[in-house]
Amino acid sequence: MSHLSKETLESAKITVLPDHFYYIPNFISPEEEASILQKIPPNRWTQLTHRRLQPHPSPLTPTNVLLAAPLPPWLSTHPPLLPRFHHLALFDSTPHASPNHVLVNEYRPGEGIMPHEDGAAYAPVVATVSLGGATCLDIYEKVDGEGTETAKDGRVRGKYRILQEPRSLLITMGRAYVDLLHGIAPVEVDENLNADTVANWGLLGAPGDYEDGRSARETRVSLTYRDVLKVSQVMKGLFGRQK
Ligand SMILES: O=C(O)CCC(=O)C(=O)O
Ligand SMILES: [Fe+2]
Repeated sequence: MSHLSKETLESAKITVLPDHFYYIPNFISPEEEASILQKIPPNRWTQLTHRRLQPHPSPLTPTNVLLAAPLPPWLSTHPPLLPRFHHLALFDSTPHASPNHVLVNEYRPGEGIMPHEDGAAYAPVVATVSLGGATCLDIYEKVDGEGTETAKDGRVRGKYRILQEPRSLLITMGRAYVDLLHGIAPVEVDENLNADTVANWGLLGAPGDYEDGRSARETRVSLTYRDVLKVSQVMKGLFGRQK
């Protein structure tokens, strides 16, 4: 995707949602998508009940500290994802002015993630690149600091839904990061998709693909980029000379 700028971001705002969500279809090309998928190391997965995940460059410590280390090129410069984030000015106001951490999540059909918030370890900006299949992100408003009853039941839909197409970028910032919960229902098919039920319908790259209101889940990989607030330089001596 070329000609990315702050103005691109404004036109990508999901206006029916609380501030701020932005959605950009076709953020990466099919070739870039294939190249990233092929470079995910097969031996770094942690299997959870309803998905598997790998953190890069490493997991945070128990006190949410990141040991300073560069992101691998396939998540940062080849393809040039970080330069694109910079053109959009996404992380301009976070402490390190750039993401320093990426969680790679993989979901098979029928898998998902319980409603949750991403919490205080990170600055309130998340950039999510979707690879493989499409999915719906459910968005819930917090009630008394907790998810609503329905939010805790994966079979019931959230208050809003965002359809994440393959190769898209979803950005969550500010109040949306702090005051809302998000989750992915563990279903095989997302149903009842239309302009009234999908918050970003008008921003989709290929709305025609969902004309029948249905999207069968396929294996989806998400890359969630964040800026971890606390970074320890203790590894610098070890990594400093490495290429
Ligand atoms: O896969 C996604 O798009 C969401 C992942 C997520 O919420 C997280 O890693 O905190
Ligand atoms: Fe999350």
